[in-house]
Amino acid sequence: MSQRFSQELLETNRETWEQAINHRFVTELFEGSVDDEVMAGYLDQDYRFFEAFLQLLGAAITTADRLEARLRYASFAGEMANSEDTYFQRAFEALGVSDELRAATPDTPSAAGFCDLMREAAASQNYSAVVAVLMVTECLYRDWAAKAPQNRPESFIYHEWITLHDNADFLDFATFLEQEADRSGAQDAQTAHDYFRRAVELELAFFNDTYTYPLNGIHA
Ligand SMILES: Cc1ncc(CO)c(N)n1
Repeated sequence: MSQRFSQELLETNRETWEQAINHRFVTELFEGSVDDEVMAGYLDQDYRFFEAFLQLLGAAITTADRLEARLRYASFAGEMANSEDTYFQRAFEALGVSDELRAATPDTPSAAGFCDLMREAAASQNYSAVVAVLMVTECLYRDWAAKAPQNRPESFIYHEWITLHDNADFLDFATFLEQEADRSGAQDAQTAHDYFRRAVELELAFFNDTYTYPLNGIHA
């Protein structure tokens, strides 16, 4: 029996994937012990990721080949525009991350690389490329969040970031992306493999950069 294409992508990148989902940042997130400047830096960079991610979702709405898929992407984009954006704003406020500080802070190499990759996938107007990147960003976050203990840190900064990635809607969306990868990726397997590998490597680099570039100067 042949393997599902989504699982082939995953197996090809298993080692990097496992390093990312078991990263020190994830362990500290579960404990609520991430240094404030590290957490602030992560969220600052992830808000840049978030903007490019929305552009990629827009490309998914455009390039999908059927209404049902467009509706899934549109609905998920709406969810992001509400609950996730609100989380970022509240977390910046709580950690003392001002607009000025964010404007004065450069992109980390991995954030810049990730935003470039998402914009490249969007600009390609190739659904296989778009789905490959989306499957990485959502399924890799699903996989670390699935390891979260029942007892969550008290601070909303930690527990809401976990909940945003382990709720029923998010799990459904991740499963849907695997099905889309099975359906569409095999049509352009080489492109899907290329984008998928680059995205997994960037996920690991993004966690690593979080410790290399803490956001100094917050007044939390
Ligand atoms: C870097 C990164 N990857 C994936 C997600 C989940 O969308 C995120 N918020 N940030």
